[in-house]
Amino acid sequence: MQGKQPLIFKGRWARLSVLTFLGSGLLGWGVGGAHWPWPIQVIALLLLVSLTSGWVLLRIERDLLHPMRRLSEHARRLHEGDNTHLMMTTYLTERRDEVGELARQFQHLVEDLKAHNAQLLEQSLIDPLTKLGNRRMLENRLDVALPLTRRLDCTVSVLMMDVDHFKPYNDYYGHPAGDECLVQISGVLRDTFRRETDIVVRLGGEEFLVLLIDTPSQEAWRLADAMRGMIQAMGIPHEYSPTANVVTVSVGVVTSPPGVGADIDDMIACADEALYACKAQGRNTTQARMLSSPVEALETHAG
Ligand SMILES: Nc1nc2c(ncn2[C@@H]2O[C@H](COP(=O)(O)OP(=O)(O)OP(=O)(O)O)[C@@H](O)[C@H]2O)c(=O)[nH]1
Repeated sequence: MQGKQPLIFKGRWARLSVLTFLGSGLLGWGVGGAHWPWPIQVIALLLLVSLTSGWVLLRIERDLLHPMRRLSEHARRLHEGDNTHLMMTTYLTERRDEVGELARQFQHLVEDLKAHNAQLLEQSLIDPLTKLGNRRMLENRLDVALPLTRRLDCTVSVLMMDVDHFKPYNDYYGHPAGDECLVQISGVLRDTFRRETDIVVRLGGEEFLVLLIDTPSQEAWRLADAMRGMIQAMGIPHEYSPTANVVTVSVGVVTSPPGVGADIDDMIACADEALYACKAQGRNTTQARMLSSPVEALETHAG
């Protein structure tokens, strides 16, 4: 509480005290001193009492009860998740008394909570190691992206990427080196898929997913294979990999053509199949498929 601020008691209620004092004087003079007939004296007394108490009630309503109701309404809306009235009305926060102080502190509390919630939300959507999105971010983005692709009747491609022989990498180079390797791979993903509509997430472990909207199947495959090549070209040594002497990845790509109505679970399952096919064929490869014909391999590339 800032000491300099006028308080309700000192400011407004002081006037009430003066009025009461004057009222008492008038009452004393009217009832005792003046020689009015007694009915007039009673009426004067009643009038004075009603006027004073009416004025007091009015001030209590205006200065205390009304602001308290506004504060409580504000708190109720926030509790119910209504964020449209996050800012308290200036009528309350600019008051220079205890109610204003309470409103300002309440507003600070709400702003802190809002910032904290935004931070928590971001943390819940971002993978802390690579700073890419996580599975939850994917789900959130899909809620908007998939209905849009159906409405616009455009292609959707899913890329599933997995680091080859990552267990031996971790075992021999250590977990911190494994983490650093994942961070570098994430950098390539970030550099390759830069469109605003691209969704790039780390699903968990050494598995990543990319979702491309309105990208022709050939283009999706080309991007996926370019990314595979760039990761190999980074030349992160991996002398315990039976595939190459550097870290490599395998990528399964699936494209749902326009009009098919992409189902994300089907697409992930199909991209996973393509990925396992890459692993079976010796890794460090990119395989692409069309969702409508899952067995038909569009392209296969071995690095
Ligand atoms: N450093 C690090 N390692 C991780 C992380 N998450 C998962 N791993 C490791 O990733 C490895 C994955 O191994 P596997 O699933 O056997 O796959 P792989 O050895 O890459 O074999 P293939 O995929 O068949 O080529 C395991 O050793 C996990 O411990 C992580 O966040 N950091």
